[in-house]
Amino acid sequence: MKLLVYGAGVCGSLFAARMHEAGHDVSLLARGERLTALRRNGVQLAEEDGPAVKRVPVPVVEHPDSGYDLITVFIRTHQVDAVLESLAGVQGDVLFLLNWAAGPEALSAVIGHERLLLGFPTTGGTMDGDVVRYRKSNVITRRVAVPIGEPDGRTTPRLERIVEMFRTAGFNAKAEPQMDAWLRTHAAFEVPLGQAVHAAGGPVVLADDPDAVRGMLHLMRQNLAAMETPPVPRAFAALRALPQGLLVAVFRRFLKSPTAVHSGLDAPSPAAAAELRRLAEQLRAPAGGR
Ligand SMILES: NC(=O)C1=CN([C@@H]2O[C@H](COP(=O)(O)OP(=O)(O)OC[C@H]3O[C@@H](n4cnc5c(N)ncnc54)[C@H](OP(=O)(O)O)[C@@H]3O)[C@@H](O)[C@H]2O)C=CC1
Ligand SMILES: CC(C)(CO)C(=O)C(=O)O
Repeated sequence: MKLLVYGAGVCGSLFAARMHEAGHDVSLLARGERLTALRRNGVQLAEEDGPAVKRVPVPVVEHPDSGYDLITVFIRTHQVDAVLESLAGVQGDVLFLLNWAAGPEALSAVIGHERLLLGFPTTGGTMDGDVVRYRKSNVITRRVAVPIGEPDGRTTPRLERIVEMFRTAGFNAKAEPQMDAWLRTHAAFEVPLGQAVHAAGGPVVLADDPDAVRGMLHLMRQNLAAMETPPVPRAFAALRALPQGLLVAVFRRFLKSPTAVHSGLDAPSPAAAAELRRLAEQLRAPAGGR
């Protein structure tokens, strides 16, 4: 399978490196200074705060080639509009792995319904200069598979092939029949979480402010209540059902955990803030406008 990874930030770089190491025919699309650094050093990976940096010589491109079987897109929500037209002109199925609450139609209208798949990268990390500091797998992240789905929820041969390909590179992937509801549930949770973390100045600072955690939980509950479908995964229903005091305690613990600290939450950037704003707009848009 000839694979293009579009977007050479944290998630795209890590995914491309793992695919290359697993022997797949993969190239990584980058731009600007990131392109220069990748051409010079390959993808540089370090586990959390560890001192060891591994270089993986993934082939890098500035422009898409032709004849891809699959293009995996790891960019931020607000960056999607700018790449859709160029993706429309490149051959291959297109799998978006990102925060997205605007529904599949907004994407398929430009690139074609039959080419589209959606997913979410549950692997996490931060950029440290040119080095990707990825989160070690832990008891929480091992339970959360990378969900990948067809827009209409079917389990197709191509979906099964893609899930299997992710697994060969060590990603715990699974076919998700309700991918749009999964992404909207995640956005309902992620927007208040990300905005509260950014306002506080980091996950650990937020953990020490129970009032702010309560405010964040209140917004998550509002978002979940406004959804047209039950939450996916169903476990998110607990955010509405369990007592506030218990959930505040759980969130304060989570915010100090390696899962939160070694994720994009701990690296506020203009791109992260812009992404949250766009995701909030997508959540607020009425169903018919999506
Ligand atoms: N990091 C994490 O821990 C997690 C992230 N996610 C989600 O996954 C998605 C990807 O996140 P992440 O990898 O962290 O994001 P990053 O900001 O690290 O990476 C995005 C990359 O895409 C590049 N890019 C954007 N537009 C273009 C373009 N038109 N042409 C070429 N390159 C482009 C950016 O380049 P440039 O810098 O030049 O703009 C950047 O290198 C997001 O939705 C995020 O919320 C989900 C779970 C965890
Ligand atoms: C930690 C969290 C909830 C926010 O980025 C996440 O989605 C992840 O890193 O997988």
